[in-house]
Amino acid sequence: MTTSGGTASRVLVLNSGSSSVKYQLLDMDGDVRLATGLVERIGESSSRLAHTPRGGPARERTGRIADHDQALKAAAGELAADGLGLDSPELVAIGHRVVHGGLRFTEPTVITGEVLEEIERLVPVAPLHNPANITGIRTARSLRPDLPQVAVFDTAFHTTMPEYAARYAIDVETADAHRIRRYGFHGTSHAYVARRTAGLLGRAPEEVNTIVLHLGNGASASAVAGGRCVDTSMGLTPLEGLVMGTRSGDIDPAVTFHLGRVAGMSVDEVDVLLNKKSGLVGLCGDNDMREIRRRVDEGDERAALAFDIYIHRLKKYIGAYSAVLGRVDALVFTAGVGENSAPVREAALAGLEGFGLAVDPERNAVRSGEPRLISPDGARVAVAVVPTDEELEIARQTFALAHN
Ligand SMILES: Nc1ncnc2c1ncn2[C@@H]1O[C@H](COP(=O)(O)OP(=O)(O)O)[C@@H](O)[C@H]1O
Ligand SMILES: CC(=O)OP(=O)(O)O
Ligand SMILES: [Mg+2]
Repeated sequence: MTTSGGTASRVLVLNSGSSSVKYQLLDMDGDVRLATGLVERIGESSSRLAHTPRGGPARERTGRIADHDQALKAAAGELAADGLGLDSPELVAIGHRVVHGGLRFTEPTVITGEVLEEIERLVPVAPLHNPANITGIRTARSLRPDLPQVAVFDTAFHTTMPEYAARYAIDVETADAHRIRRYGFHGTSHAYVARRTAGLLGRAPEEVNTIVLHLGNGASASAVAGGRCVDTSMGLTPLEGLVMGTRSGDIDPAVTFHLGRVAGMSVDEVDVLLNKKSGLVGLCGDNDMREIRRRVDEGDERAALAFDIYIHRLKKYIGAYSAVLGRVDALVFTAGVGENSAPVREAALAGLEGFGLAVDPERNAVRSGEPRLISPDGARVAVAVVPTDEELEIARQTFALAHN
């Protein structure tokens, strides 16, 4: 399809979370972001839509947005107001972040009816995420049934994990009957950031062993050997591993039996406790690292303990993945906390000089949207901050597939 501007090259990317949708419209001819937006607190009376066309200014709308279907339609309305409506012939495909792809989806995939059914079959193992992704796909299809819709899976990058890292040490028959294994998430981010880190070092991804710390509201670590994932901290669901904004991360599974037998909680109540009322929010009432640091600086002991627990877990994974990789060339921080919180980066690596890990305080204090090194000159391991860009990566993979 051609237009006055040449070959049509626009892609809409949807990243639907449990209570939010992030979206971007990109022109892949030059990777130009034409508009970006976020709908948050979906289902609450205080929903908010923030939309920023290229060159600004940003627009904001508040008021209840009941579900992901309404959220996407509201976003489509904002795009249309900028002359970037979804009816445009310039739009060639819609790319969706799909959190759980199980073992089957190891590559970006054009969404057919059968693919959508398989994504639905995976809802029990990604109950917070896959339903939102499915609604996003259905609504996008209803708006542009003629366009290819592409799923880019969070789990895909982790399918290279060796069996000994992916299996839980539980009865094999039970595990296989229920597809219980470690899948890992945030894979699009881990892959993109590991590749960019190799680029920052001027080396080929195949030559570099990297520990990637994706620290957003959800958080995960991965060990990437020569560009391939060999271990990651999330498991069957995005609950395992690091301390997160609202999720506990690693916990003795017997805690859940105890809560059932002794505290009389139902399975669903335990699920909500561990996924939504734990992590930083459970420990100190706040899940935003900016607010936690502000409280720590004011001497708030609960916030300080929450911060210490968060850092302690992070250190354990850094140590574990140093051992898994044997030789670490780079350690990289990414996502909201990793990109912006100098105190988290400093504390996470404090005392790890024996692992070849150190942070230069002046470099660490620099605020920038660019990939950068924060280790001192001559350090054995390059420590970096590399902004993730899941939407750009999803757009690229979607565009590549839609073109074939
Ligand atoms: N300037 C900052 N300093 C410290 N933490 C920050 C800063 N900006 C954002 N964050 C943290 O980043 C988190 C969001 O990260 P993000 O990667 O956008 O998460 P998600 O994609 O899971 O919504 C916020 O909850 C907050 O804790
Ligand atoms: C998989 C996952 O945890 O995603 P998010 O960080 O977007 O919640
Ligand atoms: Mg995220």
